[in-house]
Amino acid sequence: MSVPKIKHIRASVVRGGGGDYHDVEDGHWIDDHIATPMARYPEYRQSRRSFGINVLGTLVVEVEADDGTKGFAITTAGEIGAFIVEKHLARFIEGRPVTDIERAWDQMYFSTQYYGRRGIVVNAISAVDLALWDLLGKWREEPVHALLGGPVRDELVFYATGARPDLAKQLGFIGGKLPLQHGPAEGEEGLKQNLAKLEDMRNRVGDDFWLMYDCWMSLDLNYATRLAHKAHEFGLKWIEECLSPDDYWGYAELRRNIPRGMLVTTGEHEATRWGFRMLLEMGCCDIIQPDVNWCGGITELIKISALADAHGALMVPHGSGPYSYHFCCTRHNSPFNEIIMSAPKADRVLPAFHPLLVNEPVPENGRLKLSALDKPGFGVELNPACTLHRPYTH
Ligand SMILES: C[C@H](O)[C@H](O)CC(=O)C(=O)O
Ligand SMILES: [Mg+2]
Repeated sequence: MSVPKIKHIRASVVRGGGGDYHDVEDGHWIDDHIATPMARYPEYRQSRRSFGINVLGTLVVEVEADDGTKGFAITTAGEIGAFIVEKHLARFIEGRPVTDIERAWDQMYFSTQYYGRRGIVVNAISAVDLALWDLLGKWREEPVHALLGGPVRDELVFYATGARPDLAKQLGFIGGKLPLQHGPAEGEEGLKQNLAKLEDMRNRVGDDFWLMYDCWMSLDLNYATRLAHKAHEFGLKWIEECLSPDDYWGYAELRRNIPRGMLVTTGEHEATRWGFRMLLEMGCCDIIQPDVNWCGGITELIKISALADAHGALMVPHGSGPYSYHFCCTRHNSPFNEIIMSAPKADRVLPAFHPLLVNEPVPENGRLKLSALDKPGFGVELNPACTLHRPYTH
């Protein structure tokens, strides 16, 4: 069988949602006084966009083979990511057979290691990697999950991240993850408000619905430990990303100190097998949460997921829409998925990467039947109504 070769790779940027899901309009719950490491500066407390959380925008990577088959993927990396793809990574992709994914990853990672290893560089590598998986699936006319060994379950179940777990319950989700709103700089009064919000939600959703707190790297060890003990009274299932992603020691200590039964989760800002090896070997958390669009793509996630399994940890990706659905349905240690509520009031379910993709599958009643993923590649297309801008060429 002759294998087509990749003829072109292109990198473009697009604004307004999509891969950069913090790039929202005024009035969205995701930008309403959420605790962050920048909240120690009062002027950056109310809005995360005020300190630049949405400066990057979405990077779209498209690949095209010489038989006309096309694949694409997205991430958060904007113009800087587009530069890296066009000026550096393209040389490892064009002219190569569409089946050469592992070698492409290795060359992209090690050629950029002197300035990369994580952050925007690995986001860009992730997008190229996902575009290659999409292309391979489209060429073979198989969904990516089939290329990964096939599903181990018939449907995915979801929890929802947003300001309204009570509405998430009505929408059929298994749990709701709230953004923590007040950090240590807001003192005891802020802590009280955090607990009051949790208590209110517990009263609205009843005892059996999962409630979690996402702390977006905003706390210190002492505050996180106190919050965990007080939140235990309201049945908090897990406490997420409390500390800086660099503080592996703090996470290990936190995990030793929190109430029995509560879980520590983190990893959305971690990348590669080496980063996750630190989290797992140091006993930092119970669930790792790589973002498939940021951690190195599917090629790296295969390794990260196997490492987690060997450590008895779950691997439940951060967001990542269809990119995570195709992976998680093939692995027993990924028993549920997250969807971040893109609707401004978190009151209805929109596609995770709204409005950038066409045919993006959306959970109904908190579930997604595997038949919804039965399309070649990742089963999605770019929305022609979104305007792509290609800042660099090679
Ligand atoms: C809501 C969180 O602050 C963040 O925007 C998303 C996130 O960390 C998550 O979904 O997990
Ligand atoms: Mg999170």
